[in-house]
Amino acid sequence: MATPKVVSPGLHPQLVKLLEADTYQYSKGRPHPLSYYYLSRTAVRSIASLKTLCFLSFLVIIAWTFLSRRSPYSNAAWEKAVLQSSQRQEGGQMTVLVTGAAGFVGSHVSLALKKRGDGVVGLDNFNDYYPVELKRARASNLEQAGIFIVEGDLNDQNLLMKLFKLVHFTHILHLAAQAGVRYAVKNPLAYVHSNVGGFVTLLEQCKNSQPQPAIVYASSSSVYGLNSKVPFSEDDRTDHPASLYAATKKADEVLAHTYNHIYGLSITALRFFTVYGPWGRPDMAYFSFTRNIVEGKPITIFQGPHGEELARDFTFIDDIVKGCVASLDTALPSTGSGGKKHKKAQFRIYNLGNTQPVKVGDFVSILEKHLKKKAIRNIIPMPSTGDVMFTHANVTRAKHDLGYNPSTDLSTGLHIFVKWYKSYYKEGAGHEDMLKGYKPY
Ligand SMILES: O=C(O)[C@H]1O[C@H](OP(=O)(O)OP(=O)(O)OC[C@H]2O[C@@H](n3ccc(=O)[nH]c3=O)[C@H](O)[C@@H]2O)[C@H](O)[C@@H](O)[C@@H]1O
Repeated sequence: MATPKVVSPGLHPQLVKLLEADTYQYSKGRPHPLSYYYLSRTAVRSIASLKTLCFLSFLVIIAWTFLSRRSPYSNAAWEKAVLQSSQRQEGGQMTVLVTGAAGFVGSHVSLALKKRGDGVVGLDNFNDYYPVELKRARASNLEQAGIFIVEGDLNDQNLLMKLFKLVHFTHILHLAAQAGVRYAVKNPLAYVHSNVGGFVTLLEQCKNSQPQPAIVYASSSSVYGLNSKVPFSEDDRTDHPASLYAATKKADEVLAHTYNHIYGLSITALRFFTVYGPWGRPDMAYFSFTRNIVEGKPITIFQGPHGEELARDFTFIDDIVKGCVASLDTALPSTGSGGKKHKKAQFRIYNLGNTQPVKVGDFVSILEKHLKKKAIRNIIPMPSTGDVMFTHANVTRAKHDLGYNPSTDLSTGLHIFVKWYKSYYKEGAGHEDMLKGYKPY
């Protein structure tokens, strides 16, 4: 049997000669001795190419890890924008981090602070609980005023660390939260994530800061829960919440106390009462009712178990802004450093309401008057999704300490809201489609 001709450019010339001369005979069934040579050579080549493959994969993994770990915030343009936004102008006394700056209350207070010269940096995760376009539009108003909003989540420790390293915040106005009473039935963990996890992440960062900032944050009238004593005073019971949302806000107040007690953080809680106004939240009744009335769709009005009407202490945004700014102005510095408190720090809780509760039916009548259109009222029993029958704020303490004095009655406030709504959503303004398909919970 003839030995097959082997043409192999890498082979030793002697061997090539041997094969070509066909002088090497081998017996049938025994492997050709050269096959060992080929086998080992192929193995070495395979190992070599495997090594190359491994090495390349290793490089890819390293590059991927580096790129994915690399914070999107670690570039010079981002740092410059944050620093510029934090600069105080003439008359400014503080440098404030406003969380939830693209939100309803956050955007209004940010503008008010910037206007008087304070340094303001915003933080917002732009979540899609309601149409994000509205948040973007608010953010663009802030940008025009020179306020930069960092896009990121409160739970991102690295981001907070980076921000606090870059800017020495004298104050934190913490308004970022998962809002809305009824949506908590649908997505309870969103509330735990933002209102509890996010708050603790922020408190941890503040406690570690040197010097520590003073904190003012949003609590809620909902902490009064099933309270039947009216008006609600800050010292009333808040241990029987009616919704998970309220429970997380109550948790915030308790957590705040702990950080104040252990680490000397100066903390002020503001219990907001159903805040409304221009640039508001589309999930809230005044907004969604307006939309439905304008579009000729029915509105759903909840009723108590014995046919009673629900009532809210609706509070206009301008009054809330004044309350927030006054709280920041009167906040004393924190007293801790190095993870320890050096003396007792300020701890305050205030109601920020309007002190004039209005029944939901009457509030709809006021809306009808301003919209010059009748609502199609669909009255149904209140679903068991966390609403309470009424809210009513006693603001004596805020009046005394903050000079808080709500001055916008519901009719005036709704008139301002309706004017804004009509101009913002008018045909041709480019915002008509923003709420298309959106249904509040
Ligand atoms: O004061 C507060 O602490 C809370 O105020 C509002 O919560 P809420 O008062 O329930 O405000 P809306 O959702 O605007 O409801 C206003 C009233 O309209 C009623 N409503 C709402 C929706 C609806 O379809 N029908 C209806 O009758 C509610 O039961 C309530 O009495 C906010 O959504 C919360 O984020 C905030 O914390």
